Amino acid sequence: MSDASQSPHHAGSPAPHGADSEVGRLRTVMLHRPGPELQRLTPRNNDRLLFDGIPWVARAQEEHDAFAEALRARDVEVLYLTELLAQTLESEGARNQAITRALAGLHLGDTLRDYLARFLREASPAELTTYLTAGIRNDEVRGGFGLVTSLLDPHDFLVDPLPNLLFTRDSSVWVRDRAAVTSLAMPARARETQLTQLIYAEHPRFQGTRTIHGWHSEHVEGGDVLLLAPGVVAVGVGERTTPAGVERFARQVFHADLAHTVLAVPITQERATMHLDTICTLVDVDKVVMYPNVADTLVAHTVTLDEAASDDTGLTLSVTGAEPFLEAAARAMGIDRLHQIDTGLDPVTAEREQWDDGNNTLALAPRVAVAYERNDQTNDRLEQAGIEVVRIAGSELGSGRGGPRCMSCPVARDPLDAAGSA
Ligand SMILES: NC(=[NH2+])NCCC[C@H](N)C(=O)O
Repeated sequence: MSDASQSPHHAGSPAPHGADSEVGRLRTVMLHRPGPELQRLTPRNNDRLLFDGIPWVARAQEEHDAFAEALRARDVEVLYLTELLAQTLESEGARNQAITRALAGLHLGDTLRDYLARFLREASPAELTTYLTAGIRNDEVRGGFGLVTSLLDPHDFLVDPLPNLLFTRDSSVWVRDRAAVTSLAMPARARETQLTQLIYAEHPRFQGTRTIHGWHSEHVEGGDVLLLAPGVVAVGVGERTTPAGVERFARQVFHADLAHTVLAVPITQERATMHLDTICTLVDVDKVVMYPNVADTLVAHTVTLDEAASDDTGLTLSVTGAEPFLEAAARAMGIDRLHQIDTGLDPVTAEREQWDDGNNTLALAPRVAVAYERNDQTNDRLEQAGIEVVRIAGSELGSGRGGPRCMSCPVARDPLDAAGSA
């Protein structure tokens, strides 16, 4: 395994990029501070744009700043997606790629596309970043008038806003030293990975980073990917990640020797359980916080490489039948038991707190996790189990249905040492 022997980070030197678990000491994280893209949400478009309400943007920003502060207070380096993007767009090549991709939609027509391309080429990196993330509405354009402009509604988007950028978890995920650029299933989010791909490919900080997967590949979303232990990756398969997506992902992590086992975990295809991390996250090397209403029924197929049948012409995967998730996970992780902490005592509380992302915790280290403060019961139970809970407010942030884990992409975690992973 490529970086299992990486030495822990020392103050002063940048942490090597990558993560081999969900709970190794968090060093660097990529966030997105909510911005003008959220101002685009209206009662007419919020469903399509995957928000359950219209957030109060100033308050969402305050809540997000407090989240970032809580991370910095624990010595976590916070990178902002839009800052990385603006720096990336300093390069002429990156700008051209970003513009071409953003205007590739078939709804524009040549007259408007040509106008917008010229307009965006004149924009500064910071302005271009705003156009790419907050989008462009028909009535905001001052040229390129023609058939398409006249026939579209003034409020139609020519470039869609990306309010779900807030959930940086989904558009890329690090597996050991590789960044996986994902492929998002919902049309409202598809363009996000054009931006993460560009950042990893062109930003000087990520020079030399090797990537896997990619936005043209079968659908896999980062919220479905859990690094259970070094070499063991669980992937939820449901509304977002497809069966073909997990197969492609497994092939790539095996090919690059990033893992020895992938667990494919079917989850109900509905909004409340859109990603595996909405029902289960790790808070210690051998503890998950998990939605009790599914705990008994959650299963996994264990996928490994059939070494004997694989050769240079292709990898052959070996796949088991469905087994209880916690058992399959513990076996793959090489531990006796993966302990489960519940979201709330009774089914109704559990359902309420699951909806409000009670299961969606972000581990800062083994037994230290960030969680929304509103989920009292889940947080009490985490504390009873010996987990330190770093509580953050999320009344506005939560309206997009995502918690601390969804809102963060760990770029560097300390590798788990042998003691930690055993
Ligand atoms: N990893 C997660 N659970 N992300 C939550 C994403 C929420 C977002 N509104 C969506 O529907 O895509």
